[in-house]
Amino acid sequence: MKPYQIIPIADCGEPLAEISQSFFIQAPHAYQALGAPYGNKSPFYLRTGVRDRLQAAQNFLQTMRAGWQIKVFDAYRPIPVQRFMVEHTLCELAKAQGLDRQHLSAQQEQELMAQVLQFWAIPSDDPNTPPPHSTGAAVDITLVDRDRQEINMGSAIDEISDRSFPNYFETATSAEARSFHAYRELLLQIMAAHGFQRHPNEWWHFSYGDQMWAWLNLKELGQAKAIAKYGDANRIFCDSRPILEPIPEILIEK
Ligand SMILES: C[C@@H](N)C(=O)N[C@H](C)C(=O)O
Ligand SMILES: [Zn+2]
Repeated sequence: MKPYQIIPIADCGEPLAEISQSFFIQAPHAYQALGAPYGNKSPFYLRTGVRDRLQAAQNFLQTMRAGWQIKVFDAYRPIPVQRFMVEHTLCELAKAQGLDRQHLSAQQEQELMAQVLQFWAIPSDDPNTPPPHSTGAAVDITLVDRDRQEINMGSAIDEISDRSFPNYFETATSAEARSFHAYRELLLQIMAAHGFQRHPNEWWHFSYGDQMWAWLNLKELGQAKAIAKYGDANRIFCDSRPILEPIPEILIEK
């Protein structure tokens, strides 16, 4: 169990909705391209309150950097997708170490899984401990400039390494590495200004209203108690049949 999972949840019932087309969209979506089981759901859904805050964060960005956009890599993630991606990441990690997923010893599997879970949340079906993205309140993002070029943050989203830690480049001496830290700080600035919290291990992961957000607020703001506003979105909207609007060509990265 992760420490933030002790936070109680009182779901406010906001619906999931597609993010606006003003964002730069990761396409094809990385996990859909791997065959992750989305069913009729879109990875570009967020709870409406979270979606509106993300929009405000992008508007704020554009007051500082004209024409820049938030690039959305991932947002809503049903629990079966979380399970699929944890298993996929474990297989990839095993392969990178010259191991075969099917022939891992119990100890090897435990060690690899510990590395995976440093970055990925447990795909829990328990309504008291939903994975952050399954609440529709978490989003993985980066920045693109006015020429639609992705900003170099010093490591790729989802990289399983220390370079993913938000302050990894804080004490770097080269000008390039210092720029990685400055851009990570810019991303944090626009998101924190709109109430988001950043994952302690991932420069790209932000959330508003989930258990991790509430727990980080508790720690940082010294609040006496904290309650999450969003639980597993599928438990609330399991009967909804969201309409997927096509993403315009202009927003699709080739
Ligand atoms: C690994 C990354 N894509 C991510 O989303 N991590 C968080 C912690 C999660 O799995 O919820
Ligand atoms: Zn994330």
